[in-house]
Amino acid sequence: MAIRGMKTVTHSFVGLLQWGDYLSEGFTQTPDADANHYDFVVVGGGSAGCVVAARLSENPMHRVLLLEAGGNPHPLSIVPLTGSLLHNHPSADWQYATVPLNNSQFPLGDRKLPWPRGKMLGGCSSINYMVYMRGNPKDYDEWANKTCDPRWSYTNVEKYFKKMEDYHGSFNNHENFHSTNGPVTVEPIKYAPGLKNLLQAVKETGYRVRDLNAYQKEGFSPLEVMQKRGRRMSSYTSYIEPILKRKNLKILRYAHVTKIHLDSKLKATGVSFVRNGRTSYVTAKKEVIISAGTINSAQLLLLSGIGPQEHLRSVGIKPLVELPVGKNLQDHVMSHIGPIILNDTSTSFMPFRDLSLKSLVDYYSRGSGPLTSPMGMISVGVTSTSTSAGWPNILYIIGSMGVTYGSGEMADDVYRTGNHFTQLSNTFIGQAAHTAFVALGKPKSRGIIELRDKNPFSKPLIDPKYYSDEGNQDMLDMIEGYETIVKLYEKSDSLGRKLGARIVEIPSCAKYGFKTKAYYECAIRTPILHMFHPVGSCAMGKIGDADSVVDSQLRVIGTKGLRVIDASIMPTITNANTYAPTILIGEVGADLIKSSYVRNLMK
Ligand SMILES: Cc1cc2nc3c(=O)[nH]c(=O)nc-3n(C[C@H](O)[C@H](O)[C@H](O)COP(=O)(O)OP(=O)(O)OC[C@H]3O[C@@H](n4cnc5c(N)ncnc54)[C@H](O)[C@@H]3O)c2cc1C
Repeated sequence: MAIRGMKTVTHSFVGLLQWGDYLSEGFTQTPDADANHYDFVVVGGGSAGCVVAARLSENPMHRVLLLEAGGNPHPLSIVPLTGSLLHNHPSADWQYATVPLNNSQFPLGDRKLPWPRGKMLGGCSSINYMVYMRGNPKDYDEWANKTCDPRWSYTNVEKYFKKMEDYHGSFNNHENFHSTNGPVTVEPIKYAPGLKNLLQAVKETGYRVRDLNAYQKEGFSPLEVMQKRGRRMSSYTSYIEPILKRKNLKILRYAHVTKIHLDSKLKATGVSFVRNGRTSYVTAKKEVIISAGTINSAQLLLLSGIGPQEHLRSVGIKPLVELPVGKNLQDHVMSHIGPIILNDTSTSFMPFRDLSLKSLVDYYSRGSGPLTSPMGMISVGVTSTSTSAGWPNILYIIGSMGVTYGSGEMADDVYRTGNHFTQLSNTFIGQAAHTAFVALGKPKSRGIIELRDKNPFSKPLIDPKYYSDEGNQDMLDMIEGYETIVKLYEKSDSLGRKLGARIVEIPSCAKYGFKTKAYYECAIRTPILHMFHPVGSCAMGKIGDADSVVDSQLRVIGTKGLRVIDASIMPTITNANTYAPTILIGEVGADLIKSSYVRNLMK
């Protein structure tokens, strides 16, 4: 109850500040007729959209308009610990949820899994956990193979990771793998109780502690976060804030784009958007770039007549271009293993103990302390299962949040899992604990996004179809991931013997016998969760391939002057959290656009 009360207070505060932000711009900047013509119109000021708008406007000859449905990043989003309080708030989150997941065993609830998506400048990078991971080089080689375009191979994209990075992480291998000249600052996690014990156990279990962003191989690493002096580095703070005075870049907040306009030759001419209840139209002389994220980019193409004909007709939209929009949806489906009880509270972040006046002073004077913590996360890891395609396919995030009054309730609130986590935690209040989040880094299952109807304000239907692959390989791989965590925590000297690590059993799965494969499968489905990384709904590929929506230059196939540049274009998901790969897509995409106009000028 107390947590729900706290949430109501927080939400009222968030709502109030957002209303102030809206008033400060909402009524003032409706573009006049003259201002309605731009060279480039970028739809969505999220992770990729901010990169694209910033890079395109580097050329003062380009007039760039960035349209964002949300407002400025909320003050709570800047402080890493408080960012997640914005999940599920209507002014900061699109509040999407899946269709009921019938293969998930929720103890309560409607089996609809929330899919938070940031609705503000910075998009998801304004509410995410800031975990910095590039992915495996073979993830990018896989994209190059799928598109037959070597520009996407790791050898060729690595320079863009260096271009984006201002690396001050834990590893001292700068010259070869990192750079310090880019806009996105990367720092080591600064508040990490239990990290030393964990890394010791990693070594005892036979894995190496290594820089997973150098050349990803099996192992674990202290968390590296996109923060600067403890402040969140969203794509807005990294790319847009420093250039807000640029005259040729116009940013319109609270502008919800509802349609892409195509002329009779299928050239994108502009977009319609609704702002302050009024519909406006802007034209793009050169290109329209859709960067609205995996759900909304697919939704916008579908609303504009680009997608599977049959589906479009079924919702009353005239099909213009037949493409498999929405069909290649992938996500890092996840199992939450915890609490894992430990017998020493110095190995856990205990909010009631650690949050004090001192933590405020530490944060504001030194950019350190518990307020810099992304909800207690301390480490990431990757391993390969027996069937991996030659590179790691399981992804781990380890959190060191102890069990405190309300922590189970908070997890239930984020995942809408009734009282599942509350019941699991309640007997252990006050005890040290870790949590392991295990995800399929390279899932085989594919989901789908479709329109509910032709109303641009309706939430689309999201069916991730987790664990639906033929042969059940996804479940078998996840069980191997679960077993790795059992080994790491319960069998190691540093965590198992010295700290008495004990994974709390899920009562409804006890009938299968703890630590049997049947138990693991039950636990993995109780409930099915995800790491918030949907991608692939507007996949890049060869023209004519079953999944291809954009070509290797991110141009929407069958149209002109229209690209998609965001996480939705990944043909296959990276074995890594998806923010850094999305920034990379923004950087590559902006360069592809720039080079095509340089070429045209030279013709
Ligand atoms: C809770 C959470 C935690 C995460 N944690 C991590 C992490 O720790 N590390 C990591 O690497 N990744 C993480 N991710 C994933 C990562 O943040 C995303 O994959 C990535 O940011 C997606 O970027 P994007 O540009 O595709 O979309 P977004 O960042 O979502 O940007 C889309 C933007 O378009 C706007 N928009 C949408 N529709 C319209 C419209 N019709 N008109 C105008 N504007 C529109 C949106 O408001 C938004 O600003 C997390 C994600 C979430 C939600």
